[in-house]
Amino acid sequence: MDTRNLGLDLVRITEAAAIAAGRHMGFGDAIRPDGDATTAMRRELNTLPVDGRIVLGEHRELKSDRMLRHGDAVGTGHGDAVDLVVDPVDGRNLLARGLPGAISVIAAAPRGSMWAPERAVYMEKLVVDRHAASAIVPECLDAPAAWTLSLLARVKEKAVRDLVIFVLDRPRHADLIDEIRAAGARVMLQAEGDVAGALLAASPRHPGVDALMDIGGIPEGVIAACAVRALGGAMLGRLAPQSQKERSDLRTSGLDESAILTASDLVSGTDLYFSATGVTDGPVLRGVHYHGQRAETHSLVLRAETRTRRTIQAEHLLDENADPTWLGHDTN
Ligand SMILES: O=P(O)(O)OC[C@H]1O[C@](O)(COP(=O)(O)O)[C@@H](O)[C@@H]1O
Repeated sequence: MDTRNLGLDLVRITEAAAIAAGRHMGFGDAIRPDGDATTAMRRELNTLPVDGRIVLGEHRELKSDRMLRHGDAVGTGHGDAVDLVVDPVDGRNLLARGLPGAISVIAAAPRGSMWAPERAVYMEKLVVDRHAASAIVPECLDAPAAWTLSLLARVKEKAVRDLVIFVLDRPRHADLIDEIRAAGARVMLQAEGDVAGALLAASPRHPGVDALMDIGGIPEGVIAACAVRALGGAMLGRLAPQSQKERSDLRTSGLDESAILTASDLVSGTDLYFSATGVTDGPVLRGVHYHGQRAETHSLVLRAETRTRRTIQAEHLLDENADPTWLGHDTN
């Protein structure tokens, strides 16, 4: 890609999505804010000076013009060929319930550099920061959690009981949670949002989380891999089908369920960009705050090539007469 910092364009996209979604905080609806955020995201994406393509689009129950699907063309169509993975609201049930931690995220990389198993849904993930990167070896995904935790503790020069592991609160993680607790480490259970969990685990600025271990969405995993690469952390991933249908889809697509992928396998090269904007206040980013005609946003923009980490606080003038999704009042 050319040398411009695409991340500075991406942030406008996550800001717009977060502003559109944030209006719905606490209204109990998880679907509509996602649609509004997607509409706002698509509008901004189409101003991006690239020949863009969405990979790993959403599998949602929304009408198609309110979704960004695998293969959708975005951008002005002129410029570098770029693949993008988006999650307009990661943690949409958190947003619906007015809970902390919902963020809007996007990642971009040159065409063909992202792992994009279109029909797969879930993957196993292990994420750590750069200080613990040397502890992460492929065996960690099959070994008992206690083994991985002891490697982690050794490189971090901590006791296992001082480690905190982020895990999504799901019944499928019951055994994993038991294993972590039995090993003596502490568990941070979060209802949703494992991109934010990966950011916490991969960023040495958040010493409160030492690793993320879970099975979560594949788009979220690839977005997280971009952030992990840009933060210098380490990640392992592996397909983790959760139903017979998903398993047979994988077989039909010829995907190898047993392959263990590193962050560089999930997204290769160094020309990678990531942007996240807070929707609700959370441990990684403050959410959107509205003040009459203005909204304030907080974003994190990462560029892998230079390892630049920017935090951007912005104030936006809201135009009530413009596109209705700007204020989240869509008429659909
Ligand atoms: O909710 P599931 O099906 O367990 O899937 C886990 C995925 O859902 C999330 O918690 C929330 O995703 P959405 O808010 O985009 O629906 C992701 O962060 C995670 O990867």
